[in-house]
Amino acid sequence: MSVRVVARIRPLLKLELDKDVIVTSDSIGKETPGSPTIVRIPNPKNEAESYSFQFNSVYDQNATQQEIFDHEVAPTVKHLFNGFDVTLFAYGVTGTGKTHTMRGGKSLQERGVIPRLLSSIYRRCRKIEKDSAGATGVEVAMSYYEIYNDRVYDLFEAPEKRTPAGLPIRDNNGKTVVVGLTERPCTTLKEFEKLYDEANVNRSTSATKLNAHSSRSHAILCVKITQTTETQTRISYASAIDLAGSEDNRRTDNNKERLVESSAINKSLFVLAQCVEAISKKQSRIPYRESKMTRILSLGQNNGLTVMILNLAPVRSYHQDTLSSLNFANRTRKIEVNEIENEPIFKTAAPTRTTASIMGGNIQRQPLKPLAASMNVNLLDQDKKVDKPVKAFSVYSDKSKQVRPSITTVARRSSPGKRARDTTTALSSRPTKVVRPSETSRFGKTAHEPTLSKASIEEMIERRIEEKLAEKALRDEHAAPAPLLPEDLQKRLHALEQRIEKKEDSRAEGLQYLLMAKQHQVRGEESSALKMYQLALPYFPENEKLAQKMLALQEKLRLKRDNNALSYISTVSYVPTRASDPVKPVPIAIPPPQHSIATSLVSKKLKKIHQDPTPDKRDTSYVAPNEDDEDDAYQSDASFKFRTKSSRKPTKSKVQVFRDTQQESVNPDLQSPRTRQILSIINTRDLAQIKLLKGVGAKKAEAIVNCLVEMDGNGMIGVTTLEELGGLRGVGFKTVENMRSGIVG
Ligand SMILES: Nc1ncnc2c1ncn2[C@@H]1O[C@H](COP(=O)(O)OP(=O)(O)OP(=O)(O)O)[C@@H](O)[C@H]1O
Repeated sequence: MSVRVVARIRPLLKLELDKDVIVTSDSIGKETPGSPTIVRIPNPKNEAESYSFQFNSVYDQNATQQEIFDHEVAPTVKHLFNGFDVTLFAYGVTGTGKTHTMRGGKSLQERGVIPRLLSSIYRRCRKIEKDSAGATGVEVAMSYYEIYNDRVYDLFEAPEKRTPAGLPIRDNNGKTVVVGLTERPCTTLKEFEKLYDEANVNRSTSATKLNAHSSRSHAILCVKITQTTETQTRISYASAIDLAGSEDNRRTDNNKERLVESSAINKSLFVLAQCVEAISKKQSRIPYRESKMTRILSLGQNNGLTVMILNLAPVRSYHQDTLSSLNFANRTRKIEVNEIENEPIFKTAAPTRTTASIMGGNIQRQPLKPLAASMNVNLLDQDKKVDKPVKAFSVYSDKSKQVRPSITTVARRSSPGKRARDTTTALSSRPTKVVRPSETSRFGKTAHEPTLSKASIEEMIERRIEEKLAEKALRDEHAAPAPLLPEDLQKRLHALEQRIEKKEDSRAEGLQYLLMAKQHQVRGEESSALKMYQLALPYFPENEKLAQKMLALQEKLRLKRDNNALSYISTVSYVPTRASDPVKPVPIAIPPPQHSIATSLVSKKLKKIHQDPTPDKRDTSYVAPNEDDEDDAYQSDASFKFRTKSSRKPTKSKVQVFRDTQQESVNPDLQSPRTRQILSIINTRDLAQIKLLKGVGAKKAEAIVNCLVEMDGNGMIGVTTLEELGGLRGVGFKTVENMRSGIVG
């Protein structure tokens, strides 16, 4: 079955005009009025001409959230409960309505695909449990993560708790998994909504010129459904993916930070397009691994049902972008996916874990076995398979594999016409692979044709190896039947596997820190380097070289600090009450770092400034104590956090210096966790997060975001102190005090 591609044209936004509409929907013939399948768009070079793209369905500007769900998503729920995985993903340029489609608004009417899907899942759970009189228990659990700058972050974890390197991903039995993700059981829709809303606060969103709440990451919600009867457990997954939108940076005016995000977004989408291109051209190498998003999405590699919702803006300003999206979607439509049902796991061993079911009862889980837990059953009839359009994907884990009837026993048929499960014991330690058309048939050639492609040669070699392995397995099987592993041994094996995996993960993470430390050091950012070494230390506790490096760096930093203290210069802040008023400098006393000799020197200098506020000594903004050494202060590296320099546009600052924040206001390195938290929330430019701060309503949050966007436009990157925050239009020190009092700790 191919990927189902549906297009949705969003309505006009506030500033968009009717006369600029260029994207329309249409039906093929008169026989299907009201169910358009065509998107029409003019040729940018010749408006008299128009291009038509055909999809499975097309929804125009009037389509409601309910319609999209009812027609495109609701039908997949039944398959989900029949053991199929379902993947839904929204694709489109930034600002075209992906998040609106997937998440939607808060009102019932405006709820997007995801909450509706969950609602439908819970309804079905209850029905199943009721119909089976409790004999079938259904559990729902979810994980939610984002891919931000090609790193995977758990959205159930607050951003400040994230490790910079993100979570590693692995291939497991042909499926890509994120290692270390939180999985939250949620038994009711209410519980889901709470978790989902909380996690969304952690998602990286920002205001850009094209979208005030632009998603800066790909968000992946994974809903795991576990159905358990007395004899078996069946697990299936629904994945709902809200991709970040591609951006044309000539139109976005993105600042440095947004540009970094944007290039990561564009790169991953570019790789996705390359994958789709390679698949549609039936190339043997599909570049899935070149980005985490494509690895996880595994378009064309994953089994089950895939629905892509292509979001489109109707107006001319998106013309080129819309055309690229349409071309991409057109190619995606041709991708073939296997409909493979997840195999139930039969209960043989004693349960190890007990979890609450939807109805509140308890169901029991079977421990993981070392053998492939997810063998697959192909729903397609073997005979029909020959006629089926050839599947053209997978290089890494989906290589052709022949089923050897001689070593296969038919365990059971899960439904008529299904392929028997391969219960080969000798090959059991290898990941299960799906039987697929051979490379030769894929290219429409037979093995007798003289020109052998590289792929077919590889396949022949693999087949030969597998034949040999199978023969050996058969011999071994006859010689001595493989004994069933005792349960405790199985458990120990499983624990061992997990330990090895954990060890590898943590080593990789430690190495990442070391690498980053090296990079900081090369750039002369010693304190950041030291911080990275400190983070790496727990992974290599007995590494003497590392300890020595850290000592040397500490010493170097101490010496630098001593020198800095001597050249520490204070700064002043001022309030022009009216534009015509002369600037009245108000000095702020700044205690210098640590050394007493330095303290006296600084106070002398301060005194001098107090007495002699000549214009050239008035500073309109914060100046770092020593610009050259700025990189050497903790958290002041550009790589950690951008900070303003003297080029910062003067903001309307206040005389008021927040209690106990005088030091912070001039030296952000001394900022309290509370201050840092406020600033980091503000700098997300995320209305939802900012609104949560005490004393900040929707209006104030919007004013803050607007100011920040304006500052971005002037090349300034966020606010770095509470002073600056208080100086933003519409904020004021009282609001900042309020924000502070609302943060616990
Ligand atoms: N079908 C729709 N009905 C009403 N408003 C819509 C619809 N689709 C999108 N919008 C509005 O358009 C704006 C952009 O939508 P949204 O944030 O969902 O875009 P996006 O594609 O997710 O953007 P990004 O990739 O930047 O995150 C929002 O204000 C949203 O409310």
